[in-house]
Order: sequence, then C-alpha cells, then structure tokens
Amino acid sequence: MAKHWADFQYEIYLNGMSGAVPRLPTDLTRLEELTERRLGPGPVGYVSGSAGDGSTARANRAALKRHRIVPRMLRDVHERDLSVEVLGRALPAPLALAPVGVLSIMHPDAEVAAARAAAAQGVPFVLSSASSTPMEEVAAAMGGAERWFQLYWARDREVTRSFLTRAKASGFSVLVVTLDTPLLAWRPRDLDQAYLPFLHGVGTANYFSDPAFRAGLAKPPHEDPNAAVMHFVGMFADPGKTWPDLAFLRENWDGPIVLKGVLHPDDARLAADAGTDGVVVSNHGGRQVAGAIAAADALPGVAQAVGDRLTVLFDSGVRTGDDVFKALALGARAVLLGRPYVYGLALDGQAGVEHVIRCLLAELDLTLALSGHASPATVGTSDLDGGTG
Ligand SMILES: Cc1cc2nc3c(=O)[nH]c(=O)nc-3n(C[C@H](O)[C@H](O)[C@H](O)COP(=O)(O)O)c2cc1C
Ligand SMILES: O=C(O)C(=O)c1ccccc1
Repeated sequence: MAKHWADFQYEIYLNGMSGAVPRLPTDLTRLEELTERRLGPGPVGYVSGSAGDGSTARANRAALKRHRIVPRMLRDVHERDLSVEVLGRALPAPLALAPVGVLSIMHPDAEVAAARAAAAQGVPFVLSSASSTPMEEVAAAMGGAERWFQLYWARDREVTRSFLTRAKASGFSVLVVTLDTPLLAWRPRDLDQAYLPFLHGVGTANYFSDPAFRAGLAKPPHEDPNAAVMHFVGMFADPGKTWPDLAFLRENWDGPIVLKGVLHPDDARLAADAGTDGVVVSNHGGRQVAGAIAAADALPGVAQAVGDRLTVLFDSGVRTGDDVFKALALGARAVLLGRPYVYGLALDGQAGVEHVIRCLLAELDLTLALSGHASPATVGTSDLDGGTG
C-alpha cells in the first residue's frame, strides 16, 4: 500500500491528545508574515521581494486562485498513491524543492538542512549553483536521496564544465538549467536597502571552491575576498547565450536536462528540438520580468505545445495542496516548491522544511481524494471550472 500523506492530519490530532500543537502554522500562506517578523528586513526582503512593483508575483497567486476545482463523488478513493514518474525516476509525490540560492541568510544550516528535509521525505532537492554550501557537502548530507543540480550557466566554459563534473561526481542526476536570469532584474526591495547577498560573499561557495574559478584569480578567495566576489559577479551569468549553445551542455551532461524559466510555447518547442528532456514553466516567482504572464497562465500552452516530447514541470506561486492539484490539471507532471520551504527553513530549520513538505502533501492528498482522484495521473482540465472533457 502506498503512503497516505494525509495521515499527517491524524498525527497532528493525536499529538494534540498530549497537549502538543504544530510548531508552525498548517496554512502555509501564513509563513511569509511570520518570517518577516522573525528576521531582519534585508534577508526577508530578498526572499519575499520580486521584480518591479511585484505585480507578476501577485499574478502568479491570482492565476492559481482563479481556477476552481470541480470535485467528483463516489469514485473509490480509499487507496491512494501520489507517486509519479518524472524523467525516469519514481517520485513519491509530484513535488521537488526548487533551487533557491543563498539559503544561509535564512538559517545557519542553510542548504544542508533543506536537503536533509527533502531526503527524509523522499522528495528531490534541487541545489542552486548559488548555494551557500559547496555541492559536495550538501550531497554528503543526503545519503542516497534524489538530488538535482541547478546550473547558472557561467560565462566561463571551464567553470561550467567543472560544475558539471563535480555535480555528476557528487551524485546529482538531473541538470536544471535556469534560462531566465542572464541578468538580475530590477528589484526595488533590494535596491532600496542596497542589499545583495553575494556582494557579501554569500552564495559563492560552489565558485570559491572550484578549481576552474580559482584559476582566474590572482590570489585565493580568502586572501582577497573582494576580487573573488567581483570575479563571481562578472561571470556567474551570461546574457550572450543562444539556443545553439545548449549543444555544449548536452555534450557534457549525460543525464536528463531540464530548462527552467520557459513561458512561451515556441521556446518549449525549441527546448525539445535542442534535445533536452523537460522544462520548468516558471517566471522565477515573479522575480525577473515584471509584467510577465502568470506562470499558471503559461502552463497549458506549453503543455499543449510539447505534448509527450518533454516532461513539463511548474513553479511560481505554489503555496497550498490545491495549487499543486491545479498545476497538475493544467498540464504539469510535478511542481517545484519555492518560497514556502525557505520560510519553513527560516522558522524551524530542517524540521520547518519537513513540516512544509508534509503539510503541502497532506493537503494535496486530501484535495485529490475529496475531488475524486486516487492518483495524480487521472487529474486533468475537466477537473477545473471551465475545463472541457
Ligand atoms: C530567495 C530566492 C532565491 C532563488 N534562487 C534561485 C536560484 O539560485 N536558481 C534558480 O533557478 N531559481 C532561484 N529562485 C527561483 C525558484 O527556483 C523558483 O522559481 C521560485 O521561487 C518560484 O516562485 P515561488 O517561490 O513564488 O513559488 C530563487 C527564488 C527565491 C525566492
Ligand atoms: O535571487 C534569485 O532569484 C536568484 O535566482 C539568485 C541569483 C543569484 C544568486 C542567488 C540567487
């Protein structure tokens, strides 16, 4: 029998018999406000802030909320199984933790705590290139658990090649290439505070520990940190890349490659033509193009464009179990969870991240069951108001 994620609900009520209540709210939309109160304005502004006037981040939420589920009755949902196959891997639920850089601004245990939480719950962890912990250390903390590596595609080919070699040697099996951040967007909340974590060296661990990166420095990073930071700033992103450049990654990575930040159906077709394996429909949580289409509004078009050619994943705005359900209905195979787990980390370290994963998946399990589904596989547009079929 597959695990019933909804059992977390009973666990909470049973613990209540001895007077215990959850340490964090079970409505995950409340975590942002709690984190705001707990942490200084710089770090929390960096995480919860977004591009421009914030309208894309709000549109992400509004688009998910606009869709309403139309539950079906009497469909035998006694035995349920949330597992899905994603890129040839069996996942226990349609969920992975999104790549989020600089996690040490949230909690001293940073990526190690988040990765351990993901591993404990069996959910893949996507490690950011801009991690505050070197990838080898994160990998070592995860045992045999599923780990994916997110690439910020550096200007310097040798650094990219070195990252791919190290990631492979550390057991990262899927490469997630982020395309939507060749430059950092206009982010007023950070600008107004003149706060950018990596200017303080946060999020540079993979670079400062990299032999190819260090080869470009006159002195090791600890002897001249400013020069090392400047070298990082100059090379971590590359606005000059074009679609044919993907051949280099395809040649240097033999596992699945997923392109993150695809919103246009034509770009999804180009991704398939380039021999990649999947896309993440994402607007980076509204942090890049202010005024961009809501990710959930881009999802059906991308899913239709690529059909079975690519695995379609989704992020940007996922906060609740019903958000995950809606993303599945709109064509995603699985979703990446972003800010909510970062707030869980800020508020309670590894336990906080596990709480967030368990709440989200319990709520998803119940949403599926109460809507008439025993598996994510049967969810489709006909489950949504206005859906056909
Ligand atoms: C603080 C922060 C840092 C992020 N860092 C990265 C990163 O290093 N690489 C990346 O591909 N995406 C990064 N993202 C984007 C997330 O992977 C994801 O697309 C986004 O958080 C989804 O939006 P949501 O959190 O509103 O659901 C970051 C997001 C946040 C909030
Ligand atoms: O802040 C971000 O959204 C992001 O993607 C990023 C980029 C560079 C370093 C850390 C995070």
